[in-house]
Amino acid sequence: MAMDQVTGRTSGRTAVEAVGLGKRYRRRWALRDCTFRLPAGRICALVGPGGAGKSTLLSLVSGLTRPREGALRVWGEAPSGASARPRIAHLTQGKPRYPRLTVAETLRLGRERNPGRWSGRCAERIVRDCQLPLGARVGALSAGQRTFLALALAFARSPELLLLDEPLAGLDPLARHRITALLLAQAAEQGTTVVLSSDLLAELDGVCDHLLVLGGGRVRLAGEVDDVIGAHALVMGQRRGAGLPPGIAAHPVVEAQLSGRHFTAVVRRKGPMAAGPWEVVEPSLEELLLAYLRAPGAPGLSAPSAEPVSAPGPRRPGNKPGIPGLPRNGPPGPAGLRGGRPYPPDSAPHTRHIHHSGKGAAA
Ligand SMILES: Nc1ncnc2c1ncn2[C@@H]1O[C@H](COP(=O)(O)OP(=O)(O)OP(=O)(O)O)[C@@H](O)[C@H]1O
Repeated sequence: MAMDQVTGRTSGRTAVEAVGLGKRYRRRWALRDCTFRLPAGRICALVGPGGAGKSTLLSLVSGLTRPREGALRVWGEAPSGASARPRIAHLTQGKPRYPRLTVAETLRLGRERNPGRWSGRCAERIVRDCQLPLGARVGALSAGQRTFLALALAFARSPELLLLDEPLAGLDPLARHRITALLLAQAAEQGTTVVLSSDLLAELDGVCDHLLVLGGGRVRLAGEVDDVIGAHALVMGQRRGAGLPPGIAAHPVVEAQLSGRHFTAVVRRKGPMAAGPWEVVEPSLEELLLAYLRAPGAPGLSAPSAEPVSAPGPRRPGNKPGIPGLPRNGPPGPAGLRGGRPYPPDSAPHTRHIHHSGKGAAA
């Protein structure tokens, strides 16, 4: 991908861009001041502890709800925009909407509801490859089978952006492996940008090439996995004093574990690491994510690959965040309202919100 020599940002297409994004439920902010860019074609891991705001972010990106503040663009327009919405599929966590329909009836419903976008061949191939019984009722399928069906429904619509809210939760390792393999193969074939929320940290390695970590409703890590990992070091050695050796502590410490005579620390590299009686390696994705999850106070990092292309310059007091050309809270809502009020879910007629996994699948 071509690089912009001046800014270092990638100059490829952008799937999602958020600047100062915030969402509040009554008095409580679920997301606050979130700024990031997700380049097109990536498989992005969305990670964070419970209540971090992952589902809220996916709902905003899919247009199911709208932000209280800030700006959000999907394929260059508000998620509720006429051309953005049909390009997004959102697999939510929820009960099956039509548990009494059979697999075949569910596929038929999918075709009827998606005229002009439906690839029966794609859906049938996934259903066949995953050995889903066409005559079985959705409510009687296993959790893994429902997720396969939800993915068949989603990919049959050829979405350009696929949002998956914990699709692997509660599934056995074999089902998780097969679902991940299907996801990677289909996304590669169709060029789909995927946002995958998951707390199965070890299984994200090798699956995701982009990272968005939330904590307390804010962005803590964002960027290409290689960039984010490369900005850190895992250091292990023998303790000589009360804390970390000065050569290590000179770098911003994300998390340190001092046990007995040994220390292990994940640090943000601030220049070359000093040589000493310690070992310096690159952390694995799981080690890095665990360090950030265990240390909620560690400073955040947004790699250049996650910087919004249209982000305004440094903010001055009173200079509210926004994306040029788009009202700060997106376009007027159905009733001509601007920002601040959530969409009623039924005002989202085009984006498909498909219930998945242990809990269900619907067209
Ligand atoms: N409809 C709602 N009404 C009120 N508060 C909500 C609503 N949805 C989410 N919240 C609150 O917003 C915050 C973020 O919730 P969200 O579900 O987005 O987090 P999450 O990271 O997806 O969590 P989990 O991993 O547990 O699903 C939490 O404090 C949650 O209680």
